[in-house]
Amino acid sequence: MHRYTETTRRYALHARLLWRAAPVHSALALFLVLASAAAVTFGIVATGHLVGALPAAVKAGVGSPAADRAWWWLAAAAAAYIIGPLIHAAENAVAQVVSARYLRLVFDMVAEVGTAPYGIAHLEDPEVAGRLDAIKRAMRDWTFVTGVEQTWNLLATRLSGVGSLAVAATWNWWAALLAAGSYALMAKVLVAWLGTIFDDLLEVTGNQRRQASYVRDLLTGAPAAKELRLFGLADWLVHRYSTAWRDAMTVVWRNRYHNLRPILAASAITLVVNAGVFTLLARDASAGTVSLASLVTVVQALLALEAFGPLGDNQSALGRNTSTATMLVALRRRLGLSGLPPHFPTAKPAEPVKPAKPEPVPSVRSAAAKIDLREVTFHYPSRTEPTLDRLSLHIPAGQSVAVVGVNGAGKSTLIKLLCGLYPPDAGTIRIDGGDPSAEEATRNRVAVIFQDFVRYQLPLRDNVGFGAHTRHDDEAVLARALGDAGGSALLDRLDHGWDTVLSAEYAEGTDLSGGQWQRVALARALAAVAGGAGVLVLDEPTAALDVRAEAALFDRFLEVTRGMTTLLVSHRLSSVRHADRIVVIGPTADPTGTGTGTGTGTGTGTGIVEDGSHEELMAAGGAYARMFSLQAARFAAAGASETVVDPR
Ligand SMILES: Nc1ncnc2c1ncn2[C@@H]1O[C@H](COP(=O)(O)OP(=O)(O)OP(=O)(O)O)[C@@H](O)[C@H]1O
Repeated sequence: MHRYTETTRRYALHARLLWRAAPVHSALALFLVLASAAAVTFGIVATGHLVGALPAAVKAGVGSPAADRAWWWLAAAAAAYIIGPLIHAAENAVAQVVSARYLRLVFDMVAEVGTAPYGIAHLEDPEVAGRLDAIKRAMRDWTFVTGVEQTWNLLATRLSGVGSLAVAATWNWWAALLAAGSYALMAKVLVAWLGTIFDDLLEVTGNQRRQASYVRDLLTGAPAAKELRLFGLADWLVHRYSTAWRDAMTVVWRNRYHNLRPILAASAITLVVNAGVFTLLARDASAGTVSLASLVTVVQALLALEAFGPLGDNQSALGRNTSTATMLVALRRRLGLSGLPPHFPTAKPAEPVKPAKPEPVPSVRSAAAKIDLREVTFHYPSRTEPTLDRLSLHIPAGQSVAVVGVNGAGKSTLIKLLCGLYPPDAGTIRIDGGDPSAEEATRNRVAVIFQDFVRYQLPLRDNVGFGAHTRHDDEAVLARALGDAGGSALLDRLDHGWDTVLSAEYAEGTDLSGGQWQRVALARALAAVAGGAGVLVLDEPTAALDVRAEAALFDRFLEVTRGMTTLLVSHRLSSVRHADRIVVIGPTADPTGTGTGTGTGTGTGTGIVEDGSHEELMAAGGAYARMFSLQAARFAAAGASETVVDPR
């Protein structure tokens, strides 16, 4: 029973989505649907009367009133059969508009799932990620669009069934109701059965199918092509793919057969009921209680009751579509969003107001912000142990701080918290007094380039300008940022300057080397200063550069951002030694995590184990001094054979 109310709920949701997407066109489509159903019903009635009028017309001859009556019914039937398809064509045209708007609405709803919660924890939650992936995959399938487009045809068919039912009821209302009911039962059972299959496909198999698809993409895509060949992984992955796919689909196949019984029962009922109804009609006809006209009309109407039954592929497509939409709405609610967006079409983002005369490119100094972390504790949802444990750190405005520590110490996590991508479990993070996990204005004060920064396959202008949304088109801002990042030479080499798409996959586009990409990413961070950022963070985006190039780049970064609050993360201590202050983070035995620990404790979370300038930490002879000396010794040993690379 639950399944059947669920189906009704899904159709109601579908109707709301259509209405929200295109109210005027939906109303028009509804009107056309009613008109087309009326035309079908009228066609049945007119044909019946035509056949009923023929014997008298033939007998009375041409020109007789009986013949005139037959001509009128012929004209009426012809009109119904001609007008029907015309209405249908108009209905399809309107349906196209509704579908296009519906798709935009649903794409917006999906995009909001990805971006509206500012933090990224939801995207790393396996259940949310699995569902989102299943929804995106279902939306790419042609049946998703077909389901929307066919809504009106399906509705027209059902409504024509209502007309046929009314006609058949003029003969015997309960027999007509029985016949229609048997078809409706069959349709309901089938729709519910399809619903479970689609839900299984979307939900039960979500994660396994995701993995199967991932392995398939590995096999067929360029990114893994080299390793696949070098490690001889192809056969193994093909096997892995087929096993993962089979495992994923087993549940679907099993449920598909288990749930077949109601369908077989409904089919048998439909067969028996229809046989009985037609036998009853034959009996009435032979008893002379049904005229020839009525007989022809009722037979057509009874046959047309099939409109209440299962409607084939179109219905499957709609079923799939409503399953996907239902899952999307549930996912949105789970993430605290409204099931349906409050407004549609979504408001166009406000264009930045262009000043009458160009604003000067701001001085970095004016924008510096202070940072305050107090007793910050954080653990990833998938882990039980805290990654940061009561970590406190105060950075005055204008200071440059290097954050160093071993792999997995929590440096990137600290930065992600600073940008508000995750809220802390306990403690507070403040940037100029604002909470980055709660306030957009505060988040806009932080510009970060992560080690896995995005290489946008878009023009250079966007790749740099994305850092400064409000001054995205201001070439003076972009040029200064790229220059400060040591990328002016790169601009000169690009045939289409700022408009060159940074991807070889586009005509007249070009790809960049790893080092050039890093300069572009750095320029993006520097451009953010013009957009109002008060803290600049580089989380190892320079790892692809050699030691000297990275050190030179960091020195340059510190030079052009002097007076700004900056954070640098690197494993190469020589690269960050010129920062005003160096903070070593790692497991701390000090439960306060305030920087007095030794770094050798057994604590699970990260705290600050050393804090001071390069000279102070070297003099202290602690963990930093040991790491620095070790790296310096290795560098000196290798240095003889290294080439000095000009970072520009
Ligand atoms: N999204 C995540 N979900 C669960 N655990 C994570 C996630 N990201 C990082 N971790 C874990 O948190 C810990 C800290 O990771 P983090 O990336 O902050 O370290 P890091 O100091 O930046 O390391 P590296 O120097 O290698 O870049 C690690 O143990 C890591 O496995």
